[in-house]
Amino acid sequence: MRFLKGHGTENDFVILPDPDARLDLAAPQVAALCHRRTGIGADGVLRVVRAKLCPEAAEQSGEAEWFMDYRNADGSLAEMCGNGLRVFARYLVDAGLAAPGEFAVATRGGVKRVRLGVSGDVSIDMGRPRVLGESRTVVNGREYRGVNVNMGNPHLACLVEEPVAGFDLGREPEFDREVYPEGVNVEIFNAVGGRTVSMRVHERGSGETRSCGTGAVATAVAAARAAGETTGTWEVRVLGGTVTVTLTEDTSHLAGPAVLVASGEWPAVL
Ligand SMILES: N[C@@H](CCC[C@H](N)C(=O)O)C(=O)O
Repeated sequence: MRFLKGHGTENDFVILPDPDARLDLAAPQVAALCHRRTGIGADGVLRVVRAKLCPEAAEQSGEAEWFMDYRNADGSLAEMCGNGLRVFARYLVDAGLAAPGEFAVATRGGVKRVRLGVSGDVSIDMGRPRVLGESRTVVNGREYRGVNVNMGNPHLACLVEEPVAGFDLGREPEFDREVYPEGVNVEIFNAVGGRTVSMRVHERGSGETRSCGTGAVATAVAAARAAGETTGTWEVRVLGGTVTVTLTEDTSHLAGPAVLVASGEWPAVL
């Protein structure tokens, strides 16, 4: 079975081209592909499938030809993945399945519009972040409060005083299961100066990753709130690079790199 590997600011993905919806991906198979020692290794899987052939996305197929079927490294489903969507769009253009410029992609979190050239960065209209109040987490034995932001998927973005480098995000942070019954992605961030923040993340279903696009938007929303703002362009520094988030009154945009690094055959029967 053919696969590609790609990343966006080192949030890495196995891409499975499945235009005719032939694959029946089960969680253990996704986990096997993503395993860093015995598989290809990735934070998640991007199955590339025609929206009209996918029951989950068929109603979006009027607007979007392709559906990003995103799975976390443990095999769980997620509604959206910002870095994954940039990589997905780069794959479509490089494979000749979409023309450079602007086009729509169906996701579990709704139709998203992406913009990209023949090379270079990819920009996504991520939609309007939903701010749902505040919640709490416990990391490194200490409690932190943060902003509950829904980007299609759930986030808790916490502004902290200590340098983010000192946090251990290897274990799942504690969170309020009444607020987040489906789990949550937890971001810890510092203000660096100007509209720049430094962020680390523990992703639901994948553990600590080196970047998270939806998490970067949630972090920009929380940083803007802390600064008494609702709009503006924020630079979000992550372990794997930098992404740019622009907040407007109506929506949010995420821009950053998307790189394909390898392709091959996966010998296991999926
Ligand atoms: N890395 C992603 C987010 C992937 C999904 C997340 N782990 C979840 O379960 O919601 C991103 O770049 O947004």
